[in-house]
Amino acid sequence: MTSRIPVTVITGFLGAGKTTLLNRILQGAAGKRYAVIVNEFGELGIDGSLVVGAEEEVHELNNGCVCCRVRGDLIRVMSGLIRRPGRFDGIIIETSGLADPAPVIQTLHFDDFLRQHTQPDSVICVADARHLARQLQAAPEAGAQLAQADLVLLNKCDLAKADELAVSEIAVERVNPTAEVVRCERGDIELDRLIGRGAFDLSRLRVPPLQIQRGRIGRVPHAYVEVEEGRHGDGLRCVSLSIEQAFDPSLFVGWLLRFVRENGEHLLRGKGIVSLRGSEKRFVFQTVHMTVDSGMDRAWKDGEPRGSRLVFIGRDLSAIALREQLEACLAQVEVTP
Ligand SMILES: Nc1nc2c(ncn2[C@@H]2O[C@H](COP(=O)(O)OP(=O)(O)OP(=O)(O)O)[C@@H](O)[C@H]2O)c(=O)[nH]1
Repeated sequence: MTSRIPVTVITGFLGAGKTTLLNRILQGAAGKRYAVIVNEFGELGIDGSLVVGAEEEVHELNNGCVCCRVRGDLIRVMSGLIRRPGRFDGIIIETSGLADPAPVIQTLHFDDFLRQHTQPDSVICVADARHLARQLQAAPEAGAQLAQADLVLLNKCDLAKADELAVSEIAVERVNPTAEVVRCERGDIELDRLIGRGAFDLSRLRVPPLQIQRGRIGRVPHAYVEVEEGRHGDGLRCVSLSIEQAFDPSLFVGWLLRFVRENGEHLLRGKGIVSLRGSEKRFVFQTVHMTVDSGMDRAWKDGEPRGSRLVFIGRDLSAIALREQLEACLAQVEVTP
């Protein structure tokens, strides 16, 4: 079986610096061959002609947003690239500044051929360090783009004042505490921090560190803390939870699948490292809307706190309902009177 082609998705709001970053990657990619897919809202295809490097293949998906109208085109173009003899080292997709990148990741997951031949590597969100906070208030797409990212580049740092930078960093942390955040100018970042991240590899899942506050709910010794909760003007909310007590395996997995099915439309992203009763290994999951990727990961290490860490980012998420539902999935503990 041939190896799967890594796919990097570059997202970010209008004018944040996506094409600038793409050009950086292509210019620095000595000896590597990338195919580039640029999706632009509108028919003009300006971005495609701004991408440098004659040796790169640039495919334009215009006249629609990749998240709605051109999904079929994306499958067609990617399938053609995969079938090509002498394939590429990677495929880079730049989404339009108004696109939610989730459908791209879902397309890679749901289309049989693409799933077999591609490997999502990373979703990089380029954010304008000066304007991000305002964009988050004004445009739901800006939040969706941040929510999907595993790496957020706070770009245009040369233009942002110190307080604007600080506000932007806090905004990112609130929307997506699992993302790595890097400040930059004109996308000037070492290539190996951008490509080959393996962020969709379950064994490399990044979630915030375990934060336990001891408490007592009912008669069950219990630890439960909402680590961080951000809310934005458009109803986007991030709920992070640390839970010390192990879950009942079938209750938890059943709940996760049900939760994603029932809330997938509003649930932009979910990630978790979970402790299941009776298992020596960590259970990990990632969700993008209704797509769920999950499995047993490495064994818990000696001395490692065996707690669960879960992060959900979505619209109209109820932290209270989430907590109640998760509590119902906890493994029962023998309580000595
Ligand atoms: N001063 C400054 N300008 C930048 C930086 N990054 C990008 N730019 C400029 O910002 C403008 C927009 O950059 P692009 O890379 O085209 O942004 P984009 O996200 O691809 O834009 P859309 O495709 O419209 O969504 C261009 O004029 C860039 O030269 C930066 O770090 N500092």
